[in-house]
Amino acid sequence: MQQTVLEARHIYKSFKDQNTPVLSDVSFTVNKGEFVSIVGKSGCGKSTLLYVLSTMDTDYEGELLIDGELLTGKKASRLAQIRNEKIGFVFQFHYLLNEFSVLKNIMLPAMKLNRLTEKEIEENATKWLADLGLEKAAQKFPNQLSGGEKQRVAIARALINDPHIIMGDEPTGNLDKKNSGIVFDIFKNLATQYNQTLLIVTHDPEFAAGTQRKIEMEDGKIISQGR
Ligand SMILES: Nc1ncnc2c1ncn2[C@@H]1O[C@H](COP(=O)(O)OP(=O)(O)OP(=O)(O)O)[C@@H](O)[C@H]1O
Repeated sequence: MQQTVLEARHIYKSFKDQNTPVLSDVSFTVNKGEFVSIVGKSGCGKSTLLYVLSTMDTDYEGELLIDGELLTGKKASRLAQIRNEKIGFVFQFHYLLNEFSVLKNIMLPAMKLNRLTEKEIEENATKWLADLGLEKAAQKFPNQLSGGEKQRVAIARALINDPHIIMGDEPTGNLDKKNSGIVFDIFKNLATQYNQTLLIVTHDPEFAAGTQRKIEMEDGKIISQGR
């Protein structure tokens, strides 16, 4: 049996000043180990949907479940806990903290979770840095890295708490072709080697074509979901 990590049930969302909903009856599931992209024209609702799925936006109708737990209607504190424990985020811009070393940036989400000792967290962060080809960058600061390197550090940071799902909003949107390819290969490898679940919003047709499944949106609705 396939294990479902994320489930959206009949999600609707409208912004106050608009007559037509931005999201309309959006339903789909993502199974463990799947590498899924969300595609569609600019303005079709991709980022709005990701915001709902990531539990950051709670102003919607319908139901959202992660690992079978219904998150709709849960307290903000529980949702914050779910985000820290279960979701790794990679955005178009890396949001690394320039005042901390690369190693520290990766360690921070795990320090917040307080599940492991600092030494264990450092070992995990060092392992991810090595896996992503960044071992030499550990003691550097983010502003000493290239755009592609920064995004790889952001991926290591997203992985540090062993997330149940990685969500990305245009993670290659700010990168050239070569670095986009590197980021794509990392994601693909995470899915195949580590059974990592990934849900990535992208404009890049080449990126989307390489994912296992494409969820296509138009005017706030899913028009195909590759199953
Ligand atoms: N805070 C807001 N208030 C009102 N309307 C909004 C708000 N945020 C987004 N919208 C509208 O909702 C629609 C969907 O926006 P969204 O950013 O989700 O699209 P998208 O598919 O991610 O677009 P892009 O590919 O350009 O990033 C757009 O028409 C947008 O103008």
